Amino acid sequence: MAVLLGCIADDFTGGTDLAGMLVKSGMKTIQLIGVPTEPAPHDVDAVVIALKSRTNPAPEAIEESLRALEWLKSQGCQQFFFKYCSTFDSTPKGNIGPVAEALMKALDTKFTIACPAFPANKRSIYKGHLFVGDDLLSESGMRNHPLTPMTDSNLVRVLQQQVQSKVGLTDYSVVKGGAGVIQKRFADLRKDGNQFSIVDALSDIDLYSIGAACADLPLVTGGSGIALGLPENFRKKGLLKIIGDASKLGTVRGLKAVIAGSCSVATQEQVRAMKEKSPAYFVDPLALVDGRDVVTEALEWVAQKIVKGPVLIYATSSPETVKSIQDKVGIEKAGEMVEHALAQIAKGLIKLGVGQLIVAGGETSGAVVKALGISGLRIGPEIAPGVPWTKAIFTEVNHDPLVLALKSGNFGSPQFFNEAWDYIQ
Ligand SMILES: Nc1ncnc2c1ncn2[C@@H]1O[C@H](COP(=O)(O)OP(=O)(O)OP(=O)(O)O)[C@@H](O)[C@H]1O
Ligand SMILES: O=C(O)[C@@H](O)C(=O)CO
Repeated sequence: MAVLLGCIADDFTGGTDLAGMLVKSGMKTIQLIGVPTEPAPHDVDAVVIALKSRTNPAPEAIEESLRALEWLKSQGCQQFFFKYCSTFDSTPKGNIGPVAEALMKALDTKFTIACPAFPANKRSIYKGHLFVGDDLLSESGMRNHPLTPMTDSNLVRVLQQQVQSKVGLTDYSVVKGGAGVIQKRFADLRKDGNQFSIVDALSDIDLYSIGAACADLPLVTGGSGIALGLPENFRKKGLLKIIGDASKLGTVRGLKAVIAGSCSVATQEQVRAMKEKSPAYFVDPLALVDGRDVVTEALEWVAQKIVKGPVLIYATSSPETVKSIQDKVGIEKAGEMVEHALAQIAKGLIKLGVGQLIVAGGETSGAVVKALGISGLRIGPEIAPGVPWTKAIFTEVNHDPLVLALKSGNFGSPQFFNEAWDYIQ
């Protein structure tokens, strides 16, 4: 059986977000870490290749995404999906636009959409402006993101800065008319020389209409929300049978830990709430700069605490603290240093017997998953919109089982770290 939908996600938490959405909508989905070398399992409808390409230099992100596309094409995929963040995390240099343009060229297609809307997580688009809850993107916590600060909420303008081609808008007055009206607008935009359309969406109903309107587009780009409407297109063609909800993960064992490297507003609240109930260790970037062996110190601390219940290891800090360290060592270096330390701590945690691990933050998750030698994730039950539990598939055989939740920075309620364990027992 050939894979129907081939997806490329620009970070690992985004990958699980998308995979969880597809599983919920009835597509058997596997998430693979990095560009695979082996064929896809024979029984999956969708494959999500998770890259860590959101903040790489654009040429690298393009090269890796094109390799992922080639592999997906070789698996017979009928449609392709480029998944990026529901808050459109990118810089004026990319990577959303350059990667999307490269994928279009490789697929020889002249039109696609860009729709990061995810209403279940309060991301909506109106007149091309992205809202996070009640705030414009540029007035949300995303303006202080350590790597991709978002200071303009007009997505037509943001994407136009990143691409050579012309960017148009399919606004809400069109979207509310349903799939046929949306398709007509796409055709008009194409005639006017647009290769991209930002598409407004306020609710899941809009996402279903947009999904239906995208049935014949070789490439769709967006957040995980837009994937809600895509399985139905395959079902209509008789290519997909309904397969209930997320799969079960089997027996879950092992100690519990949370690693937080996200500094988003939601993660800050989750860190605060977990610190009230569980022991917590702060990975201090200043100590890393001073050359202290923070990894060993953290793991010695964990070894004493973890037998009694979940522990939290976090680098999460306020925007002012993050800025002060970035001013000292540079943005990239600061991010890398913290990611490296957290990934090494994750390796130590597994040796200490951790079998249930939550990682907060896309870049952080990327670093941890790579360090642990994980090659794929089987998708399990949803904890919160966009965050499923998953079971790790390791490159090394006979590895102890590990269930993993990769939490996007801004997802989940304040009690997420305290309550997530209840969803796999
Ligand atoms: N105290 C800190 N000082 C400087 N940088 C930090 C600090 N804590 C974390 N970081 C870095 O900030 C970055 C956070 O990005 P990450 O993608 O992990 O989280 P996020 O952007 O909130 O999540 P998502 O991408 O899922 O929305 C990482 O590179 C991390 O190493
Ligand atoms: O779309 C989102 O917001 C998330 O899946 C994500 O990409 C976080 O990095």
